[in-house]
Amino acid sequence: MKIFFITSNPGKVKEASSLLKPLGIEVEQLKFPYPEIQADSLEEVVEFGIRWLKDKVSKPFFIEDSGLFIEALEGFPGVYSAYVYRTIGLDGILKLMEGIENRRAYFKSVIGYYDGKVHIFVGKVYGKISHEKKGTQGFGYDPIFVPDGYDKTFAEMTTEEKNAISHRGKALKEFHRWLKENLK
Ligand SMILES: O=c1nc[nH]c2c1ncn2[C@H]1C[C@H](O)[C@@H](COP(=O)(O)OP(=O)(O)OP(=O)(O)O)O1
Ligand SMILES: [Mg+2]
Repeated sequence: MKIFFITSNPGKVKEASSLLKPLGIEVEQLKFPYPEIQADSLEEVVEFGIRWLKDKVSKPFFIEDSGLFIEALEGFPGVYSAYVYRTIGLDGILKLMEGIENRRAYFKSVIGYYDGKVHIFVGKVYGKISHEKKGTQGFGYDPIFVPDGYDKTFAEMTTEEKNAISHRGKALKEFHRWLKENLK
């Protein structure tokens, strides 16, 4: 089965393909830019994106919005993670976190699948913001995020290792479970 993933982010496609391909689902990237509204939740961004895309894309597709939520910064950068990454980046976040003891943070992923109806799948992974950038794998904030139970950043993990515990891996597994039950 082939499913279209509308995203500009090759890192997301790599993770989605690596998790779904062994389950018989081929993920094909569709680089079809869509507006990402400045809402307060990832769910609102995804629901708006799907409403905007559904009459423009004829095949079943999914999109994903995700972000890093830092407790000591009241959830910042959260929904604005992409903009913050592009502007102040990892060094900017580490600077904001200088001298802050509470390093708790979580990544959240919201997948929206459209097959005539909207289906939402959510995943979260808790961890800490590191004191320095470590690792070269993954993408985005991976070099400064250490998931709970590990002593290395997401950027020091393989795609498979990250997928086993990440927010996106959890949301994709929910998505796959739904596909298995509903596409018999
Ligand atoms: O696993 C992750 N590891 C590190 N960083 C991550 C992750 N997941 C999201 N992030 C960061 C990257 C981006 O700065 C923002 C997501 O923004 P988000 O709009 O969902 O993604 P994007 O603009 O890169 O691709 P697109 O909107 O075309 O799907 O949070
Ligand atoms: Mg985006």
